[in-house]
Amino acid sequence: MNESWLALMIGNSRLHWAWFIGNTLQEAWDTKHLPASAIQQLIQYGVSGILPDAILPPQVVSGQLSDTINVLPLYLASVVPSQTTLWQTYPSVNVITLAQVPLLGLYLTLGIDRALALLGAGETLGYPVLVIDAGTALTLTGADADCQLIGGAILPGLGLQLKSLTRDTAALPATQLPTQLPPRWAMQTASAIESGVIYTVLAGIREFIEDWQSRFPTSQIVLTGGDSPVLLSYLQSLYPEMARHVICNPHLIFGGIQSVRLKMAS
Ligand SMILES: Nc1ncnc2c1ncn2[C@@H]1O[C@H](COP(=O)(O)OP(=O)(O)OP(=O)(O)O)[C@@H](O)[C@H]1O
Ligand SMILES: CC(C)(CO)[C@@H](O)C(=O)NCCC(=O)O
Ligand SMILES: [K+]
Repeated sequence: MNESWLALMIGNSRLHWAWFIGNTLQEAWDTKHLPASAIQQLIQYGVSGILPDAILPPQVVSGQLSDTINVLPLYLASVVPSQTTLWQTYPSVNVITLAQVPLLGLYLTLGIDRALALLGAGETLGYPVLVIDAGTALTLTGADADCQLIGGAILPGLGLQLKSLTRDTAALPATQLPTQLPPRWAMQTASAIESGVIYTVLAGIREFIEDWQSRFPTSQIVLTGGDSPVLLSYLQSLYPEMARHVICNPHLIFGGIQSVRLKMAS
């Protein structure tokens, strides 16, 4: 089991990659979604067929991975069906489905990213566990001590909330997430948007965490997804006591993919 392999999670905004040797994660990186033509060239010619940095992180462009990337086993999970289709012709692709995730009570349309992050969290930290994924969408997903899905919630992610205000109003400017918690009572448009989105999301997350902790007092709580570092820093500023119980792990989904791969091999 000491072979090289790739994990690919196709998210709504971008592709999340990891390169493993056996059970050890070597590198993890993100890229844009790739057009069909780039994927075909990759399959045929390896990275020499496309711009290497379209798919590889700078630190491995010239390494071992660049020579072999198109022949490595690829374990793929996706919440974007049109992107999944493009990878069907990759030589040794395993498309992970909900049926392969060894958790109980999963409902049919549950996102595979949520199921895999929950599995990754539970297998490394134990059950019960609550996962908060701050991606394009912000999701909360929890399981009890018997690995049974308790359920969760889906809302627009922080970035999407900012973008949708800009897109659907005439006067609201584009805004970025600030690195520090903004003032709550803002005196400028941009900071008023930041305040509204951030304090409301934080209050909501706090409510969900409190409810979860009242049901599952021993549960670990894990943050993941593109906005997890900034969200954790906001949580630490506003609710320091609660934040002490929250772990940040950007690689949860890869842990889930790894567990599914091991189960397939056994
Ligand atoms: N380099 C980056 N490119 C795009 N988004 C980024 C980047 N760095 C941080 N982000 C943040 O990540 C968020 C998207 O998260 P993520 O990449 O986890 O989403 P995703 O691709 O939809 O994945 P998932 O489906 O797992 O949520 C955006 O709201 C954005 O603020
Ligand atoms: C909620 C997202 C978009 C988060 O990436 C994804 O998990 C998804 O498409 N889920 C399907 C719906 C559900 O999980 O109930
Ligand atoms: K998403």
